[in-house]
Amino acid sequence: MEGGSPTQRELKAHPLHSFQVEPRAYFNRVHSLVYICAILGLFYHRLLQLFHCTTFSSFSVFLTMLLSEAVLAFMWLTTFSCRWRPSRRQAFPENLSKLIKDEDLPSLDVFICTADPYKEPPINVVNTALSVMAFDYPTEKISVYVSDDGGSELTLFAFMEGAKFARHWLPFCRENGIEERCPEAYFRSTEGSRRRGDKIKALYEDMKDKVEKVMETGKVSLDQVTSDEEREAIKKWTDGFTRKNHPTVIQVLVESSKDVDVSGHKLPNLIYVSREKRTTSPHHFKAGALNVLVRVSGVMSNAPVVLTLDCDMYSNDPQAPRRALCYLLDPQKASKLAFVQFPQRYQGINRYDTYASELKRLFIINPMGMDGLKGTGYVGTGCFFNRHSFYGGPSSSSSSFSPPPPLDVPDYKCNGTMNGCMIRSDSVLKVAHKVAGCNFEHGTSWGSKMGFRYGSLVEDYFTGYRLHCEGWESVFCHPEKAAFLGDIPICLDDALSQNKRWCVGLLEVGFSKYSPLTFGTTRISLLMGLCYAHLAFWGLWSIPMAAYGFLPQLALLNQFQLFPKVSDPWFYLYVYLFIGAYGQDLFDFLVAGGSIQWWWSDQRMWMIRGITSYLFGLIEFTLNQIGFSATGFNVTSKVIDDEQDKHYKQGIFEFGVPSPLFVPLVMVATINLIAFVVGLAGALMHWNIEDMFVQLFISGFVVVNSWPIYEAMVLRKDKGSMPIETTIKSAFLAGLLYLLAYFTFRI
Ligand SMILES: O=c1ccn([C@@H]2O[C@H](COP(=O)(O)OP(=O)(O)O[C@H]3O[C@H](CO)[C@@H](O)[C@H](O)[C@H]3O)[C@@H](O)[C@H]2O)c(=O)[nH]1
Ligand SMILES: [Mn+2]
Repeated sequence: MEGGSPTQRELKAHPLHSFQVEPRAYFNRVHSLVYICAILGLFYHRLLQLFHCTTFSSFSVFLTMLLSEAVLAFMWLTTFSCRWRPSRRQAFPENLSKLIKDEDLPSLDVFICTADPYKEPPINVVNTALSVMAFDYPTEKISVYVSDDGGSELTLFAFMEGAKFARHWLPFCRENGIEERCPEAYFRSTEGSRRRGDKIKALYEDMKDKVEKVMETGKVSLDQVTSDEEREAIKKWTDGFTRKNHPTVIQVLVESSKDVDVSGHKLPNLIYVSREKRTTSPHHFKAGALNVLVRVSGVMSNAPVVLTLDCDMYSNDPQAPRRALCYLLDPQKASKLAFVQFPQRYQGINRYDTYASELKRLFIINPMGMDGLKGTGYVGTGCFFNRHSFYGGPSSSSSSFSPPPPLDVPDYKCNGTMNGCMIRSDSVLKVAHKVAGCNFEHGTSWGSKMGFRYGSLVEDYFTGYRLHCEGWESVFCHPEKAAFLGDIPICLDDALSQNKRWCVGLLEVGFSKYSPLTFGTTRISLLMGLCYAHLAFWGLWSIPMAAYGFLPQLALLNQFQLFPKVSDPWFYLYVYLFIGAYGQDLFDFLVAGGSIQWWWSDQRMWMIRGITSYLFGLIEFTLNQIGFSATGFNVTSKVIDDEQDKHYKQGIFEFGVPSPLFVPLVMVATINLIAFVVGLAGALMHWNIEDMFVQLFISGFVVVNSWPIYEAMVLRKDKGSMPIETTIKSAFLAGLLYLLAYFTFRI
C-alpha cells in the first residue's frame, strides 16, 4: 500500500469490519433436510403413478410432470446452498481514518459505462460522474473514466459542460456539508428544492438546458462549444463517423494536476473515452468497454482500486470508498480479496414494487448467503476491485495490499502513475489511443485470462465467477444507506427483456466448459458452485413454469386427475412441498427487510418471468447454439415516459407494445381462468371437488396472480393496456392448445 498497512495491534483497537453468521442458518439447514426428504417422497409417488399408467397419453403427462418437478427439485437444491451460511458484515469507516492518514489512502479509478445517448440521457450520466467526483475522498486521488460505447458527440458535449459545472459543484458540496452529491437528486430533495434562485441551481439549470438543446437537434454545432480544444474534439465526428465504425476518441476534460475548482482546490481527473469500433472486429459489449478502461486508466492513473459503475448508478453515500477500503486495506484479507460488492439498489420503486425491480433475492438474499462461503458474485456496478485481480490469480506471497504493476504495453516507457507524467501529454495520449484500439487485444489474454471475461452476455456474473475459480475472494458490503442508486425499467416489456438477456447470458455460462456444476464445484467449492449454478440455470425455471401453467388446467378441463385427492395421505406431501417452499421464500424475504406486499409482487413476477423471459431466453439460447441467430446486448432504456411513469406510480401494469413476450402470458391467464371457472362449476354440480382440488387450487392461484392481465385485456382502454393483436393471437394459440389437449387426454 502507498503508506504501509496498519499493524495487528492497531487493528485490534480499531477494527475495520465485523462478520457474523446469521442465526437462521441453523433453521435453514434443518428445514432443508426435511424438505429434501419430502422431495424424495414426491419422486417415489410420481414413479408409482408412472408404473400404474395404462395409456400412452397418461404416461406422457405424468412423465412431463415428473421432469418438471425434477427441475424444481434441482433449483431448490441450488438455493439450499445459498441458505447454508447467510452472513452479515459491518464496516467501520470511522476507524479507517484513525489508522490511515488521508494522504496515504490509495488512489481510485472510477469507470462509468454508457452506450446510447437516446436510451441513457447524457445529463444523467454526467450526474453519476459528478456524484463520484464529489466522493468524500482526497480529490486528487480520484480519476473518473467515462466509456461511451454510443460514440456520441452529444455525450462528450454533456461532459464538457459537466466538467465546467464540477468546478462549482465540488466546492459547493464541501463548503455546505451537502450529503447528497448527485446534483439532480439534490435539487429534487426537500433541502435542494429550497435553493430556487440560488447561483448553484442556476448554473445547474443552465448546463441542463445546453445539454437538452443539443439532444433536441441531435448534433453539436461548433458555435455551441467555447474553447479551441473542445472544437478540435467535436471535429472528430466527421461524416464517416458512426457508432459502429469510428476511431478512438480520448478527451481529458479535467486534469487533476493542473485544473482547480472555483475555490482553488484540486479537482479529480475526468476523462472521456470512446474506444475504436470497427464492424469487422468484435467489441464484446460492456466487458470490452471495461477492458479498454482498465488499460487506458493503466496508462494514465493506474490506481490500485477500481470502481465500476453503470451510467445510471449515482453515488448516494460519499463514504462508500472508505467503506470498501475497510476490507481492501485489511492486511489479513488484502492479498486474496478481488472485490467489494455493494448491492444494486434503486430509486423510484413504487409502493407495490410492481415489477419486483428490487430483485431482493438476486441482489441481497443470495449474496448474503454466498458471502458466508467465499464471497458474493460481481453484479456489474457498485463494485470496488483490487486492480491485481484483472491480471491473474491471487499471489500467495504478498500479505498486504500492494500497488499494481504498470500496464504491459510494448514500447511503453511511462511508469504508469499519475506522478510520472501529465495525462494530457502526447506520449501518454499516444499509448492510451493504442490500448483503446480494436486490434489491441488480438492474440492477448484480455477477456480470457485477464480483465473482464468475454463469452457471456452477463459479463459481470461470468467475471466474478471466474475470479472465484482462480482463488480470489470477495466481500458483500450492504450498509443500510444505499451506496449507489440506479434506475429501474418502468414498463413490463423492458423489465422482461432485461431478464431475458440475463437469462441467455447465464445459460451461456451454464452450458459452457466453465459450467458451475462441473468447473465451479471443483475449482471453488461444492456449495459455491451450486450457488453459481442456481443463477446459471435460471432459464430452466421455464420448464416447470410452463408445465404447471398449462398441464394441470388442461387436465382439469378434461377431468384428468394429476394429483392425489384430499382424502389421500399423499395429498399432504404436496401441501407441504408448496407451503414449505413458499413459506421459506417469504421468510427469507421478510428477514431481509421486505414487506408482504413486495413479496407478493416478487412471487408474481417470478411466475411471469418463468413463462416469458426465461422461456424465450431458453429458446433463444438454444437457437444461438445451433447457429440460427445471435443475441446482442440490448441496452435497457433509462428514459422516463410521462404516461408510463404515471401508471407505474399508480401500480398499474404497463403492457402497451405488442411484444411476443406477452403471448404466453395471456395464454396462461386465459386457460387458467377458463379451467378455474369450468372446474369450479363442474365440481359444484356433478363431480367430487376433492378429486380435483389441487388442480383447482393451482388454477385459482394463477388467476389471482393474473388479475392485472385480465384488467389490461378487457377493462382498460389506455395506452398501456394489452394490444388487441396480442390478445387475439394468444386466444387463437390457447384454442389450439386446448384442442391438442382434448385429443391427447381422450386417446
Ligand atoms: O455494449 C454495451 C452495452 C452496455 N453497456 C453499459 O452497460 C451498462 C449496463 O447496461 P443496462 O442496459 O443498464 O443493463 P442492465 O441489465 O440494467 O445491467 C445489469 O446487467 C448487466 C449484464 O447484463 C451488467 O453489466 C450491469 O452492470 C447490470 O446492472 C450500462 O451502463 C450500459 O451503458 C456498455 O457500456 N456497452
Ligand atoms: Mn441498468
